[in-house]
Amino acid sequence: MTETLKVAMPKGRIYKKASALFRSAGLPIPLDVDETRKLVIPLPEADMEFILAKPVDVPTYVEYGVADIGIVGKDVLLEENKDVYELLDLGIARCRMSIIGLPDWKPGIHQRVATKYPNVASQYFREQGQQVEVVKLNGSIELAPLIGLADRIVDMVETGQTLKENGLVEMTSLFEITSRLIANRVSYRMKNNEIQALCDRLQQVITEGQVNR
Ligand SMILES: Nc1ncnc2c1ncn2[C@@H]1O[C@H](COP(=O)(O)OP(=O)(O)OP(=O)(O)O)[C@@H](O)[C@H]1O
Ligand SMILES: O=P(O)(O)OC[C@H]1O[C@H](OP(=O)(O)OP(=O)(O)O)[C@H](O)[C@@H]1O
Repeated sequence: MTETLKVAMPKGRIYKKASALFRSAGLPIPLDVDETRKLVIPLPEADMEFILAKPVDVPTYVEYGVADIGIVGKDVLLEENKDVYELLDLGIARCRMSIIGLPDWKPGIHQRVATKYPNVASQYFREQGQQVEVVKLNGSIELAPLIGLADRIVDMVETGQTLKENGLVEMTSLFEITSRLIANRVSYRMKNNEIQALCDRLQQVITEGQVNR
């Protein structure tokens, strides 16, 4: 008997790409299930149940096992550092994590960096031997250097449009980001056939390059 897979799906910009990837892999996922207010979506034809979560919470649901698997950006995975398996690079929602500042930035005595990713940023500056104060913000990070909260920010760059419109420059690109398939450690053993079959189907679609990145 096939077991139902509980899948933590991030609401927002990853959802459409991830569900399109699942469809390309032959899974009957209806369009626009994310446009209702329903948070738990049974998908019996795909032997799945979608749990529509805030992206940053996906690793938590998977670590606790209330979701067997999940889809999440590498940025969130590095920041949250949860005890989960990373199974597959899905190659979607591609962007990069960068250090950003005003064009005339010069290192001062006390440096302050604003970011949604305090763990990632702190680790990077520690490894560089640079002493900086890291301030956590939850969005519109580009505001910080514009209004004097911070000298620089660590944030995501995709098209560069946000930087351009706010007169900021990308100073250092730290790493590339794509979305990953993650699994709960116990589920990976208990539902190995289902999870492995899904990985194989997704891997095939990714290899064939049928993905809208
Ligand atoms: N331009 C981009 N900016 C930010 N993240 C991007 C971008 N492009 C792709 N991503 C990826 O999409 C993921 C989810 O982004 P999204 O904006 O949907 O969620 P969020 O930043 O947690 O937003 P919210 O707090 O509004 O729910 C990010 O974690 C990252 O992996
Ligand atoms: O290079 P771009 O294509 O302009 O994309 C980068 C922007 O997108 C993200 O913000 P998001 O839209 O998630 O809003 P937020 O500031 O509320 O996090 C990110 O934090 C940048 O601000």
